[in-house]
Amino acid sequence: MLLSWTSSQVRAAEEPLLAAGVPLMDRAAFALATRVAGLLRERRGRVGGARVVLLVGPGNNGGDALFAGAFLARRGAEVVALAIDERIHAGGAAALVAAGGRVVPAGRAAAGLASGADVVLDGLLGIGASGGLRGGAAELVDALAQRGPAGPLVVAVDVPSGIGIDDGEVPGAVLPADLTVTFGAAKPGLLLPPAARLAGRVEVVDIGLDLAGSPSVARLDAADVAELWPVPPPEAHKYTRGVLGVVAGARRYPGAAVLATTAAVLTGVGMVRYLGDVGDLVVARRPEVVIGVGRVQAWVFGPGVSPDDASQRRRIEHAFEGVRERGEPAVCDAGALELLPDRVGAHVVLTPHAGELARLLSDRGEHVDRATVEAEPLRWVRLAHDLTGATVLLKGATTIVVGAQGATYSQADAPAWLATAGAGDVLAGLLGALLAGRADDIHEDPSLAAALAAAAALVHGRAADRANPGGPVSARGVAVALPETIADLLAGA
Ligand SMILES: NC(=O)C1=CN([C@@H]2O[C@H](COP(=O)(O)OP(=O)(O)OC[C@H]3O[C@@H](n4cnc5c(N)ncnc54)[C@H](O)[C@@H]3O)[C@@H](O)[C@H]2O)[C@@H](O)CC1
Ligand SMILES: [K+]
Repeated sequence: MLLSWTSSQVRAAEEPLLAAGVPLMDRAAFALATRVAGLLRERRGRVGGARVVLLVGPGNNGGDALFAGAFLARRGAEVVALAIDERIHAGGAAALVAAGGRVVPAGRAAAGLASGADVVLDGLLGIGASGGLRGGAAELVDALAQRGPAGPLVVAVDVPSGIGIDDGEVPGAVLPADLTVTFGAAKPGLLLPPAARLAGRVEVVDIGLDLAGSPSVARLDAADVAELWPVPPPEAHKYTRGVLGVVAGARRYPGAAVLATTAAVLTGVGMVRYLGDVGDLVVARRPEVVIGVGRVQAWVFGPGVSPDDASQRRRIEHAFEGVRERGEPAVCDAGALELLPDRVGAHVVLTPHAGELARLLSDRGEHVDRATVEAEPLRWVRLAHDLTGATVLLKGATTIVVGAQGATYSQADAPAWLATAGAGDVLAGLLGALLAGRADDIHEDPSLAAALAAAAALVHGRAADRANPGGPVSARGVAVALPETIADLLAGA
């Protein structure tokens, strides 16, 4: 699991160490220089003679870049620091000059100089940033961002300068990095859209911080998902494994019912019950599915359901009574989002895309549109959780989940090919099966629903990759790839 911590949490962890004289900046700079040297060796065989340009801002982030530059200069690199501000870290500048590097003010020639480098280290701003880059730094980054594909490698020092460290916002110009070397712990902005895509590969360097309190945003990996998975014990039978009720589809949208039930069956659950008007089609495509009402442990509501479909609406409203009275976990997707009661518990997982989340919030008096949600997704997902009480999973290129007790996840496992009709129906069925398999545990700890939602996003993305690596996928293809994807995850492959 990749955990991230806010800038104030990181500062609080640094304080006692700095007070005790622990050389945190040396550790950070040495680790940074080692990573950069590795990249240079990969790209050009050796560090000696490499052209390294440092973009140096006024704070300690610039200090890290300068000390790392000094290490690289001692290994024979030609290092030039472009000082964006009159104030730069004095000790770092002295170390660089002593090692044979140069410090020059970033003037007109700066962008040209940086574009001709083998590698650029972005040390303009770190966790001390307030707002986006301003002035000369913003102009330089704008000019550099125009560079072609053959431009220098960019390594962000701690974070790409100018991103919202704690919320992932991108308020202005940011130099996209190939690699971000981040110190002590990942920062939320490295995991959250829209900033995350500017960070490139993220490497966390241990500088000995002892981080307290809960992490801000987490990202699950395959091993976490394997631990969360409801693997049936030897004595399992279909009722102990969980029964999932699916209220999905309509004569106009029959495919959603097929996809959601197919995904649930292939994810592995004791039984899938279908409630709706296209049962014949569902059974024809998925004979394992049982039609009609009966006891269930969890629900999927909404794929392919229009809120103006009176019979489906009745079924969903009736099922919500069980969700309230017996605490049955539920996935509330698509058309069912408009049927959500005012307040529910975190055992209900909403799965909107950005447009649906904007509508859900607007219906509750927060008038936002899709673009606003996309610019600050974490903020709006948190608000939707606060307003409804539900666990909220926002679908997108990066999926964000917020649930009980502040549980927050960001998953970026899906290829862009997964943006295709029906993929959401598959996610709903897959997540529903997981909720059914762990319904009792969710009852004990509703924050588990958020972890399971993040796990479903990871499996969904990996199944898409597996369905057709590097190429187009169909929603049905993703569902069909689920059993082997899950088997690989459980085997640690
Ligand atoms: N505290 C430490 O000893 C350590 C700090 N580390 C590094 O230090 C960084 C934090 O250093 P600082 O606290 O000095 O903060 P920064 O290096 O982020 O610089 C903050 C300064 O930049 C200016 N500034 C803020 N927002 C700006 C904006 N939007 N446009 C232009 N200028 C702006 C302000 O003068 C502010 O004081 C970390 O990100 C990390 O790279 C690491 O060396 C590890 C140890
Ligand atoms: K930086």
